[in-house]
Amino acid sequence: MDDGPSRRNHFMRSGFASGRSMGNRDAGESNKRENTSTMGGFGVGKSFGNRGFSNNKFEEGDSSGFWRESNNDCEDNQTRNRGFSKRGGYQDGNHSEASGSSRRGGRGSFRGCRGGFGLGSPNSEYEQDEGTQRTGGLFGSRRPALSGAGNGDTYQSRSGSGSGRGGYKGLNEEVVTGSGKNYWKSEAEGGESGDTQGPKVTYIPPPPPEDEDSIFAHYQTGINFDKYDTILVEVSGHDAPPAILTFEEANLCQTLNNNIAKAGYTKLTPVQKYSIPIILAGRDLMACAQTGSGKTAAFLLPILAHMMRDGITASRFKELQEPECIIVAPTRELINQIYLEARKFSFGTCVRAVVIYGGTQLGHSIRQIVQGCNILCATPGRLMDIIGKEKIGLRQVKYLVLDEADRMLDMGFGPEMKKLISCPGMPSKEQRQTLMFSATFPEEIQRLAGEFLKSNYLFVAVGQVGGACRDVQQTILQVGQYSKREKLVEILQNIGDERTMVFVETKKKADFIATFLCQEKISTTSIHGDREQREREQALGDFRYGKCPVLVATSVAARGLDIENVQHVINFDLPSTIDEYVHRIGRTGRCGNTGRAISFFDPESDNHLAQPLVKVLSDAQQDVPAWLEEIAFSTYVPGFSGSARGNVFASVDTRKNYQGKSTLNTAGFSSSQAPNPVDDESWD
Ligand SMILES: Nc1ncnc2c1ncn2[C@@H]1O[C@H](COP(=O)(O)OP(=O)(O)OP(=O)(O)O)[C@@H](O)[C@H]1O
Repeated sequence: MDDGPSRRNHFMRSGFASGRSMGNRDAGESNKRENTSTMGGFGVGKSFGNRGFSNNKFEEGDSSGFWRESNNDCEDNQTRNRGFSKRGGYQDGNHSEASGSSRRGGRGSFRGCRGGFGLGSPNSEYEQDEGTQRTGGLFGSRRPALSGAGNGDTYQSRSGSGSGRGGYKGLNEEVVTGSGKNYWKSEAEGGESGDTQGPKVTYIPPPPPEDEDSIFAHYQTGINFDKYDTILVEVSGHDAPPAILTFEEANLCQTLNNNIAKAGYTKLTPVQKYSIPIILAGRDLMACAQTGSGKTAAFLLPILAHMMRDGITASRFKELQEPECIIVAPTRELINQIYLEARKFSFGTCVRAVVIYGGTQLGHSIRQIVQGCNILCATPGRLMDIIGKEKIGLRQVKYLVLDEADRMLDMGFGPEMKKLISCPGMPSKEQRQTLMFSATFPEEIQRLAGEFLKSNYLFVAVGQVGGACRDVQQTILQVGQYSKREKLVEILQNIGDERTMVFVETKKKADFIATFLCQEKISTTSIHGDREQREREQALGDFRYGKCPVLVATSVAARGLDIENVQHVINFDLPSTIDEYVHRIGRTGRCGNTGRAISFFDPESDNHLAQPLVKVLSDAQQDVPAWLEEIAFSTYVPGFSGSARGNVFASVDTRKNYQGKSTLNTAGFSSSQAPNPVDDESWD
């Protein structure tokens, strides 16, 4: 069935209403989706096993004017020369305030489609992964450039072979890698203060909407929202307060209750049932719950309740702002989203939330803070800059929240977080409340977390730690690299206008695939760490509000982003770790809604994921293709997993000496969960 016209029509449409007036349109869209989602072309599981490897008709070599990408992986770097098509490309991107560099009409940039894409620096010898490395581990990431012309998809994005100098390069978007030496990106270093080379970052993000409707805009919970109640919840640690079953039981103040109602929340999700009383009781917490299950409100609401109860000290009249709460998250878009949630729940209160993140004018961040700051939402790089410039004081910090905590503590952000907790003035862990949330929590990261948490912290596990959301229908297709684009187009044409995120492994590939899809008349935009912040926000907006139904993304968009109506996630490239897979597919199937995830499994490069994938699929009660089981079996080595992360799941609190307490969160009965043999493998 040819779905092309519908896409073409979409592509020709020039304007969409912006703002979150999603109601009517989405009703229409979901109807259409009902009709289109059953169209053939891709099915579940086994029917797609054993695809042959055909030569790719579309060469990703010179034929597309494919430029080599700078090896500088700094998301704040403003020195890139990027080709942007003047015609049809993002105008925003073309007149970036940040660049003194010449912007050239993009060789190979696609014209006539929204989002013409520049393809990176023309004069760099190297491209670089945005994802974590594969077998080369976490160290070093400088790799040879693309192979020459005509080699097709010869990305070497998984080699991970290092420069030998051992710098870490992870998913971390705030890390800079330069000249083989990796160091922490500081905004100050990035040129904003003029300390080092590089044009000033002058981007000032648009202010968030002020009207109440926009502030409280939300999407509907899905048909599976009530099924959350059947998920097994395990709370470990001593003297855990009992879970609450309703918002009323939380005994929040009237303003908060009003805001909760206006946000459309009527029923608690499991992570909220358990986390809210724990936080209200003043306990430290590590909470692990599936993607899209409401972790953000689980920490925001009790923190706000405490702040309302205890009163706040910071005010706009103070010279030094001393926030009571600091929330950190790994990406700019995610921290902005958390800020919007904080703003929503604190609406009508005296609590003022502020967001600061890289890629924006430092002066703007400072101006936001000096107007009064009780809750500071920040990415680590910008936070450390602001602290370094003594624009905030830490003495009043009572709550420190690490969202996507496993990412915040890994080798990417971990050192920065350690610096944060040892900053002058930062209350010790005994004096503050530290809260960590994620859908995944590898055991070795749990161990690192001890440094941040009081020893009696509580651990809440909703479902299996690191497990995929069951509302996502997962399909793994065996697709060789040379067939991927053809398959992608086939799938997207069948999908029609349904919102789809396509994940790839490198920034350059994101641009290339987005350009390619535009050439195929599929309206696409892209987000990755080499795009300027203005472009990233524009891309996300175009995707969120339906201008571009396809978003090609690197791992920068894998975690946390909560975008309404994302119906499909396609892993064009599988990520290097199973945790990353879980986060990526969690961009769909949120809040009880259903979604679909299709992943291209290339046996040439993805075999190390076979075993953890089989586990994730079977734990989420998905079909496991026979061919995948075979690969998993043939690559299984007892005691060692070829995955970049050894264990499939950290299934328990790593502290062994707690009094475990497992409950079905509605019924409240106990059932201890023993780790299965796979879980006993060590992380590497
Ligand atoms: N109790 C609730 N009732 C209705 N909607 C809710 C409730 N709790 C959260 N939501 C909504 O569910 C969506 C997902 O929530 P949130 O982004 O906090 O998930 P998450 O668990 O942090 O996901 P991720 O692991 O991907 O970061 C949001 O749109 C949020 O507003």
